[in-house]
Amino acid sequence: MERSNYFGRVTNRWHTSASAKLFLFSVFLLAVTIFICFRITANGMVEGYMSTAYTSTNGGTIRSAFKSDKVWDQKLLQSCTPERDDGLVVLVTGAAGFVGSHVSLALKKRGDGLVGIDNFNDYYEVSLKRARQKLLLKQGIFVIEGDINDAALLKHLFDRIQFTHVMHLAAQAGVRYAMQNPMSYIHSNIAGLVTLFEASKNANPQPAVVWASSSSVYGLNSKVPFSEADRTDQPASLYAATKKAGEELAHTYNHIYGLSVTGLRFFTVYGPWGRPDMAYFSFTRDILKGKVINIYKGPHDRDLARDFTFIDDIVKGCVASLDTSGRSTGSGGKKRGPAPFRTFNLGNTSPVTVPILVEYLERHLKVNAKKEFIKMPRNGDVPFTHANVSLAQTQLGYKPTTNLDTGLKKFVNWYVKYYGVPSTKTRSL
Ligand SMILES: O=C(O)[C@H]1O[C@H](OP(=O)(O)OP(=O)(O)OC[C@H]2O[C@@H](n3ccc(=O)[nH]c3=O)[C@H](O)[C@@H]2O)[C@H](O)[C@@H](O)[C@@H]1O
Repeated sequence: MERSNYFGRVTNRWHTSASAKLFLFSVFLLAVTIFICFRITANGMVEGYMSTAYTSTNGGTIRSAFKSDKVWDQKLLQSCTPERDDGLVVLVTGAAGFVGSHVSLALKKRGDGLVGIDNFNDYYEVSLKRARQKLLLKQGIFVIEGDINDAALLKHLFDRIQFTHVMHLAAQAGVRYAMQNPMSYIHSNIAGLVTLFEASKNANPQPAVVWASSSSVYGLNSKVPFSEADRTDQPASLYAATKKAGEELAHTYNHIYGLSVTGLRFFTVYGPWGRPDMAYFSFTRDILKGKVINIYKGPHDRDLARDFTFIDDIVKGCVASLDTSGRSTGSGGKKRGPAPFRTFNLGNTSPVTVPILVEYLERHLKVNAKKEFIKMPRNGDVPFTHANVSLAQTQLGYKPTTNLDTGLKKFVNWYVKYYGVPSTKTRSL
């Protein structure tokens, strides 16, 4: 009896201390979980992470960077409320990106309601994306940190907001990077696109979708200038192939579900707040650093040429596409009638060779470039692009007005200010 009492006391004590430890450990675990799950953002708002993790097509696990608390929903609602009668209500994907940030600001300026979404991936400097986000926030535009593959997040957004339009600009861009990281293109440009189309077709009423395709779909097409009806079945890069696949996927969502879809084939867009992976941007950086720049030469030693298009012209084309999109006809995931399906070139209509682009940069930067001319590597590049924009002109009123020289001057002015480049007098070669 005594013995059993003794053992009972020992066991009880052991139980007591073990329970206490277990309790303390649980509290510790809970604290760690709360710490990981919630963080205070720069603007002082508490943002949480929903536990709905999902596996991305490029292998990693991505978590939804949102929590549907009251504060978050309030920010969403506020951002999406138009400030003019009949203002659009737009979901802008890739809003912290180059084109996305410019289009968002233009929509906000004219009183539309919008919310942005961006996954802030590190394909190029994240600080530039954060700076764009800050710029948008200043104008009252909320940019959600999230991935378009996150169906739970999209459903949450569509459940709360009746979007009239989706401006889909999130993508894995860049022609040459596709050889290094092909799955990233499948993840964003194919899986992400389908996730977005699914959310859009399930919404009631369905929004109209305007999205960014690419001039690269023309691939090895040699008929100039490139018209929408030309061949697009000879992509030269995996990037181009994913954009072409996107156009075909868009057609099925239009055909089956009555989703209004407009695909915009952008021609080498450039300008202030641009993409550091693009030639005009990286050349600027390297010229200022005194580093050698590689200028590719095409077959038969020909210069490569691009129909470089200034961002402001592209923004006008995007906004006009939203305004003229026409309605989706489906509801409850069912088509109720034919809906618009459109494809437009948005280019500048006057190609310029890469050496001339460099000449313009040298003049605006007041620095001579150290140039090396090398044979174009087999990296998916095409020798030239040239847009016929007459369709966009008739249907959207699109008319590009900025030539490359003027546009690059604006870019250089922005670059010098943004990166704090010393004035030309102190700049050394
Ligand atoms: O319009 C398009 O469809 C595409 O335009 C650009 O692709 P790209 O025209 O290749 O633009 P850059 O990467 O800026 O290259 C411009 C030109 O400079 C050349 N280049 C690039 C890099 C380099 O080191 N040297 C060089 O000569 C390229 O071959 C190309 O001819 C964008 O990067 C794509 O995302 C977009 O879809």
